[in-house]
Amino acid sequence: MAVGVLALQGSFNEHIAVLRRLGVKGVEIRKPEQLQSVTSLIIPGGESTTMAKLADYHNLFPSLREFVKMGKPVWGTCAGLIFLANKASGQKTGGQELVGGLDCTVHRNFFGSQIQSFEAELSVPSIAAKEGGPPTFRGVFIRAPAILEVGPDVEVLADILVPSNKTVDPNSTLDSQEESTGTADKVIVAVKQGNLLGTAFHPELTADTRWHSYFLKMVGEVGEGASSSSIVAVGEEFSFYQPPKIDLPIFQ
Ligand SMILES: NC(=O)CC[C@H](N)C(=O)O
Repeated sequence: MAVGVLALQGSFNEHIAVLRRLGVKGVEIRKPEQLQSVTSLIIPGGESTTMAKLADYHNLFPSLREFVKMGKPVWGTCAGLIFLANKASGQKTGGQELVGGLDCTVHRNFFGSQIQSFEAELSVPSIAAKEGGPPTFRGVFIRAPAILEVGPDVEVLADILVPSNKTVDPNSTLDSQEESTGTADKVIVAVKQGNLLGTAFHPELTADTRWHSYFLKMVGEVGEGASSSSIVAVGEEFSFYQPPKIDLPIFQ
């Protein structure tokens, strides 16, 4: 079966394009019943409040929660990470619905507003160990969240140094940073908990496909015999690290 990509809003096309480059079919998911045709799911980045409203409108939350509860692999990138978190801070007034399942607390706009978006080289030892390639990965952070706390079953795959004097704008709105983010030198930006993967950055916007192939390996690890049937291989073997041909953007 193919990999589902929640296609309500945000960078779902970019994820599908990377999957295609790896020889895997990505299927757009907009309705609850469409989840039955996929064995894994990517929840893309975008704007989590808008995405949550659309998910609610299409009555997707119960099915998404069921999908996670069944232990099917789900990867949330950026807004998708916020969706998967058990708890989010820095939400708009009234909050927003979450799918949950990932035992962590995420700050929605930890790094600030859209213009404070940035790129950074992240140390990714677990990814390099499994996928090969360089020990670092270029993280694209767009009005990105960060993971402030994780539960005991959560494996940290990447973190990033932030200035210890990072302060909170007292005039900021609830939507940006109304809460103290502490003085920690490091915040977590990529985690794995069982079959749930979360990244605060956007691997689908780079030419480095290792996070996608890492996720596809998680898909292959689900249940007995699920690996070959759950991945539609139409080209070269996805598991080999392919050195990036170009940097940004992915569309050539
Ligand atoms: N690039 C992103 O997905 C940004 C997510 C954004 N911080 C939100 O709240 O939804």
